[in-house]
Amino acid sequence: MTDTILKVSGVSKRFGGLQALSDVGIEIKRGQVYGLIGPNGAGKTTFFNVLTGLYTPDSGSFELAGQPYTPTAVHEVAKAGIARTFQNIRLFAEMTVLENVMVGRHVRTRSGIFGSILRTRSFKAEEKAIAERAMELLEYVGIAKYADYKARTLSYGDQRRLEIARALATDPKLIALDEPAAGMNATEKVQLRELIDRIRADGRTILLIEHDVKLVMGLCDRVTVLDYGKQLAEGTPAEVQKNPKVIEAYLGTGGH
Ligand SMILES: Nc1ncnc2c1ncn2[C@@H]1O[C@H](COP(=O)(O)OP(=O)(O)OP(=O)(O)O)[C@@H](O)[C@H]1O
Repeated sequence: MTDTILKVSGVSKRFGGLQALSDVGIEIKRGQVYGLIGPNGAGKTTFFNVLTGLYTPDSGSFELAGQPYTPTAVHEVAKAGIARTFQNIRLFAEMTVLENVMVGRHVRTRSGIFGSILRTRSFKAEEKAIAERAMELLEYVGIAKYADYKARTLSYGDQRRLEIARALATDPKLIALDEPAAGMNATEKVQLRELIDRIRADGRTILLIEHDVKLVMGLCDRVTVLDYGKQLAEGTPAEVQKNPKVIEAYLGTGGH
């Protein structure tokens, strides 16, 4: 079994006249929390979108757990083993909390999402097990008591936990979190940090975009810093924090 969960090489993406990503490469080892940071507009979300099949890169190659991987449709990406959350939370607002997690689990079941909609016989047979697993995940992220509430009624922090539970339900090789702490208060951030630590301790591998530098530096094993689509630095949090180019990008004349 390879120790590298994700290897991305030479990814570039241009939007018209704007080079959003230039030759970006990262390697994430099993069990790591890997941070992607950089000023606004640096290309972090574009990288996530390329990785999860929302944008087609102009160049680049990908390996997931030692196998060549081509990011295509979002559903296929989840099947291949990458689950993600979104900067702007994307839940099924009118469905219950439990149902939102069950949808994630259907990626791994034979009857699939269409089976769940059509309520085929094989779906019904699987449904009980799926609901039990979904409930376990709600307990894991700490929101089991809201299982029957509509997703839209949860607090912001709890909606982010629900997105994480749904991502975990797909049993991912890599879980990609897009600004999970955005909009959270200090207490919620502490709880989020504990949750991410627990997910890592349970053997998962995590890629994280985050603006909260303190959170990134405390959580991540390694970090890549992007600026104007270029990789400014890569290394441990302590290494990148000392890098003059990184200091310049954050505090310098970049105006962002
Ligand atoms: N679909 C698109 N079409 C055109 N330009 C885009 C598109 N998506 C992103 N961009 C541009 O690419 C650049 C990188 O954007 P991106 O959202 O990846 O940055 P980011 O690092 O995630 O920023 P933020 O921290 O603000 O979310 C920006 O200049 C943005 O305007």
